[in-house]
Amino acid sequence: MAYLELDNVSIGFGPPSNRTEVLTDVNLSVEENEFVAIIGFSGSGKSTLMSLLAGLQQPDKGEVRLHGTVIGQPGPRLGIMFQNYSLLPWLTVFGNIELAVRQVFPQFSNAQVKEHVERYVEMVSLTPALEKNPHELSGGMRQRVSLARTLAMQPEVLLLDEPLSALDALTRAVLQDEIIRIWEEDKRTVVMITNDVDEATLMADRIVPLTIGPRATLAEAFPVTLERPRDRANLNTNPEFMKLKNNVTRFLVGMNQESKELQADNSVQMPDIKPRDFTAVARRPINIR
Ligand SMILES: Nc1ncnc2c1ncn2[C@@H]1O[C@H](COP(=O)(O)OP(=O)(O)OP(=O)(O)O)[C@@H](O)[C@H]1O
Repeated sequence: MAYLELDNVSIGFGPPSNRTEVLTDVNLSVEENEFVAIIGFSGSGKSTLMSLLAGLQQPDKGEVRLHGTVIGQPGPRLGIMFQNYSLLPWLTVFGNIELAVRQVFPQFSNAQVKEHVERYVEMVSLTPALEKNPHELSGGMRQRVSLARTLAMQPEVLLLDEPLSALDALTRAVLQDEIIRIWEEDKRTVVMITNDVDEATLMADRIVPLTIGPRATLAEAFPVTLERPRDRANLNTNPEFMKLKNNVTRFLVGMNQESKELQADNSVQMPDIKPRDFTAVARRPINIR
């Protein structure tokens, strides 16, 4: 039995007259402690896929299971980090993380909560911003708060929806290493969405492309067999890394090209109609008896 599983899952939105089928027949089996990266184009349904895994949405068809049990609703075992940060604007950085920590660890004393929150804030290098509200933070800082909040909940499964997309290259590299370290030390299972092939290749055990929507589905996975720890400084001279990166990129480019060609084929052919001059008819005198 797979640990986390999407079994023939389909979902769409809208009424029958104006329906968008977003995901169709999606199958994915994630092993315990595995790190899976899902890579795809904008709008293909990646966030929808994450919401299904987190139990925030239910599929129209198929099942999403954790340990063989259908995920009927969100819960602390599945920690999702949203792309849009989703921080509470009236709470400080500390307050946002504290709220989540108190929900997941109600047995913690005030001192334990404080120590726990500060540990994760420190991890994402935001200690100086502890008492700031979200509107006082940059996009990248908000993304780090959101990441710290998800990590602080210590869920069994980390569902990360483009967790590092708003960060500069340096901070991004630091947090990539941090996520890998947490995943390795705490033996969590990670499903991460990214649109960065380098990032997926550096971090994941397996890269699974999501095809272009509507009716997107998961394509065949690319296993990443590079030894860990992966030395980012030397990756660009590692022939295995370069080959895999090129293969994934080529696949994505090919998929994009195919989708464009399909769209071109689907374009409606307009009839070759020449306008007639009806003004002459209109100018003719009308016979009124
Ligand atoms: N609740 C909803 N109601 C209607 N349509 C929706 C809903 N959620 C998603 N969609 C549609 O589903 C499609 C996929 O959206 P989704 O956000 O999952 O894509 P994505 O790959 O995460 O995009 P991006 O990378 O741009 O965030 C889009 O066409 C979107 O408009």
